[in-house]
Amino acid sequence: MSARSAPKRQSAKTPALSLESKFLRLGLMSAEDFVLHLPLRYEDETQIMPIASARPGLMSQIEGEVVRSEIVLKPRRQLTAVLRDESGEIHLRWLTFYPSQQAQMTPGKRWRVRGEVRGVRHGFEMVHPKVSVAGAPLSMALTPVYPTTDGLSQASLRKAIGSALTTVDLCDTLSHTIRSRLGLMELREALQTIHSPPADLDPTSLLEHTHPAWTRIKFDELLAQQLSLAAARDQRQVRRARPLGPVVSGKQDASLTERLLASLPFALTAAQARVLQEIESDLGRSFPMYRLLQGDVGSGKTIVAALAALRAISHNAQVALMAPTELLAEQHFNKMHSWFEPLGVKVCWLAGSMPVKAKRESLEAIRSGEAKLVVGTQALIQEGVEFCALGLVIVDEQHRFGVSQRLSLSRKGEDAVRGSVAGTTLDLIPHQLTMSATPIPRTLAMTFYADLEVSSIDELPPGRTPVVTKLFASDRRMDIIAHVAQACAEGQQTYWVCPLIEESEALDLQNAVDTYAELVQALSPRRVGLVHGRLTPAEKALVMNSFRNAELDVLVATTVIEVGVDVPNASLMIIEHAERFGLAQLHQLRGRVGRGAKRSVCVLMYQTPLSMLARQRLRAMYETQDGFEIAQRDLDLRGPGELLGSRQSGLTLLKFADLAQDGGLVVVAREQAIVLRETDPQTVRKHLDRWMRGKEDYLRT
Ligand SMILES: Nc1ncnc2c1ncn2[C@@H]1O[C@H](COP(=O)(O)OP(=O)(O)OP(=O)(O)O)[C@@H](O)[C@H]1O
Repeated sequence: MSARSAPKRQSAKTPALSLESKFLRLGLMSAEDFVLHLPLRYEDETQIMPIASARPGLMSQIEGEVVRSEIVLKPRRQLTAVLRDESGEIHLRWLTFYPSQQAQMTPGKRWRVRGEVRGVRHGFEMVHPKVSVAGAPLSMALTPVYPTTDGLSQASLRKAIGSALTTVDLCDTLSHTIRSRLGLMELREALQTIHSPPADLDPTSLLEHTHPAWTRIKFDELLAQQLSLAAARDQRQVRRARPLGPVVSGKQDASLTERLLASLPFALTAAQARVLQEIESDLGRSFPMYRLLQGDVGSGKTIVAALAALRAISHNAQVALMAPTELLAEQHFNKMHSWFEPLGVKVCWLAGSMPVKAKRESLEAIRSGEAKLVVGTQALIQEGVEFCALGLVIVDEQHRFGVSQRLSLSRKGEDAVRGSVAGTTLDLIPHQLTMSATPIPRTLAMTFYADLEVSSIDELPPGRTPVVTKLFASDRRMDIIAHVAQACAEGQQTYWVCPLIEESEALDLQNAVDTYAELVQALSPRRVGLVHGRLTPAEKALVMNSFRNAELDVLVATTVIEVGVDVPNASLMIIEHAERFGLAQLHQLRGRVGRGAKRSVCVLMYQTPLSMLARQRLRAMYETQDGFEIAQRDLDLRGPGELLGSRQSGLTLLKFADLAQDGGLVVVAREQAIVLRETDPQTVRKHLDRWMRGKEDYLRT
């Protein structure tokens, strides 16, 4: 069959061209397109359900006798009827109707009705059910429902797909050996099952996408994703970067790293040393590094980033360090400044809010190459800053920016360096290191960040005592304030985090201001400070510094302190309305304490009644402190889009696989992608052609 002839032949009544153009709108041209157009869901018309077992939210098919019907005028004109079977009664309702429908519902007649059951005050109802003859033969199997377009009926789609299935020439991109090793179904058989489910098949497995036929489709999709991300990575390796390999020992610059390490009051943990080695080995290559450095809260990512920066600086290259907020950027600046200035390495600050003169000086130092490390917000690359020799870009907490920003950020980084490397015309790309403080479950990192290499610091520095988490209902507020007073008396410092009120910054602020006033009064003469998003960066820095220098006992804060703030002496944290925060956010907040040797406590205050989701989140916080475990639970509870903080996270590219459920498949697909790329480039091309058509833009980074 020619690909296009299937629909034409089967639709004698409809003008062939118009049907074809509708198919075209769905991107359906070849027989292969048709068989890969998979159902969104299924209608289960294989059984009749007793009314008594109907459940709200379920599509159900019921048969019974009309016992009453009438036209009701209020609140609007509508037709209602009651249908009865041996087990009970259900209400039917039509908001618009024809006289023939009214006649259909004459008491005493028997009908089969089908629709979604809703729970209402007087029992169950169906609105606008589909009505058919009672006692007619039941469908033998589930009926697929396809994504469609205006004016294209399900029947036409089914017919065309059915016909394509009989003729399509579909080569399986997985060999028999691979399929049997991975326990996967043959593709043709999987598609046959999905499009025309056999009568004896367990409907649930198909409806819930757990049937092996669906597993095969999900696997193919994930494999295509892994293959294309690997290809994108290869493309990048064609680009050139300045190799920043080990500096020959004995040279003066080689000692920069040793001198920094010697000045620290601690030694690197084994995990820090390992990831540093991974980063340094990337830096030594002549193509750009794209590496994600992830670690749990407080695991010590900053010093690793600093040592990576020193490697670049030892080569006389410049380093840009970007953070998503000024608060965080400034903290990085202070830390880097204290580490680097004693080594004679100039660290420079650049932010949108700087006074003009200071900014001009910074820009000049960056241009001349005198500034070796430049710390700031995104303003660093947005303001056309001219670097003299940018060799490494470090971006903190980048995943909070979402995928599209992540990509544009990396392009801007490239633009920023293009042509700016003194004395060369080479198209050199800076190396890139991304830091994330929100651990991402392995399977998610493999798909979301599969274009990056991932290094994980999976060990906390020694001497940390785990944070004790306590849950208190908000009616015990007075007890909690007494607890804070006691902590102050013992010389401990406390964060008091104010509730998050969705979409209302003004209310957030008001709340923080009120709490501040309340605590100033209740805790007098203790020193209480307030920090929130409306303060200028300078004001924020002033308050944070007072807190860091222990000039404040209590810091009332909105979530501006969520990421990265590091005050090791703070050992008590109160989070108000903890039920309103996401799991990752609570974990980040809690991570602000427990950073010193002192035993720390985090009090999660909640308002009853709790939703099921909030209860699960609070329980997870109570049960574990492991960021990777929390991330996995967050993924289970909320799904990947939410977890990554961005709905347009690129994950929508996965139409069939569900990362929360199909994590195991991701791992196998990744391994298989590696093998296939090495052994069978032709099959790789075929597989990508089949599954990734039209999606390549996402990968062109
Ligand atoms: N190997 C180590 N031994 C002891 N302390 C360390 C070690 N590495 C880092 N630290 C200290 O641990 C604290 C946390 O480090 P850092 O701020 O880098 O954490 P982080 O990974 O950035 O966490 P977060 O993302 O939560 O800010 C800092 O006070 C730092 O000086």
